[in-house]
Amino acid sequence: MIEVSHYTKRYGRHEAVSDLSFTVQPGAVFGLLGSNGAGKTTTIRALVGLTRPTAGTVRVQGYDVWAQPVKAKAAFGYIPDRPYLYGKLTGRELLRFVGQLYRVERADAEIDRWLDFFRLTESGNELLETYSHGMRQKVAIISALLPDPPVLIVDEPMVGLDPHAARQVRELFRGHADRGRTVLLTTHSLPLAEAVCDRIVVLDHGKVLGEGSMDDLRAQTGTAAGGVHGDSLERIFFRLIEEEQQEEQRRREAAVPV
Ligand SMILES: Nc1ncnc2c1ncn2[C@@H]1O[C@H](COP(=O)(O)OP(=O)(O)OP(=O)(O)O)[C@@H](O)[C@H]1O
Repeated sequence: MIEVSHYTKRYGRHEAVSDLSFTVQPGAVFGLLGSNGAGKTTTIRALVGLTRPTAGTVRVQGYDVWAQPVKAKAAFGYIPDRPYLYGKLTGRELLRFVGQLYRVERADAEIDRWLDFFRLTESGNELLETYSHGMRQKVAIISALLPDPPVLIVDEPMVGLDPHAARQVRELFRGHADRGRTVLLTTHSLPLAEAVCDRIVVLDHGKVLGEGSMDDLRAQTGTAAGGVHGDSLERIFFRLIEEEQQEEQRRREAAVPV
């Protein structure tokens, strides 16, 4: 379970995220969406303990990530958008290291299974510095999933993955949640979010524009009608952004003396 309560992050005078609250229950995939600079990575960095909230709290499996970092970090797997992997280790060596760190049982067999799943068996004994971007991304995904964590936190998972791997990863996230675990992901891929997320929050300039299931968002944006399955997330997303821009324009006009 993930609980974000009144999370605010300021960099100097710039407020990157303002008073953000949401909860992700076990069994759910939660999508954090928004334009460039909306505050998604800033939120993820708080969730994984890489940055201290200016205000508010962030909890994973009941542990305050900043106050109880070891307990919180034992409870989640993290797939960053730009994973750092030790180039002088082989893929298999890195995964063994992760397995030991998290005390994974029968780690070698699990690692073989994962390497086979991602078609990496042959390159498993090569140095990571020789891996392509997509291969590195796959190793980062295996590292996060190897301990079978109760919570999975993912920043832009699909960058660099081929279509086959992208589908595998989508199914992995869904399957992880369906086994009672919690998944939170950020993505610019609206079709991905629509396909796997139970609930979505749309951020812009650090503020929440919309939150809920696809049906909630359709109702909020008045886009419920149309199409066999109602409006797509893409249309809802642009509607929310447009509404915010119009609101911003009205605020600016109201502030300018004539
Ligand atoms: N270390 C930092 N110092 C100062 N400002 C920062 C820092 N990190 C992020 N910001 C600012 O915070 C805001 C939110 O950035 P963030 O990286 O969270 O956006 P994002 O939603 O992840 O964007 P993108 O989709 O482009 O990755 C931006 O205005 C950014 O310039």
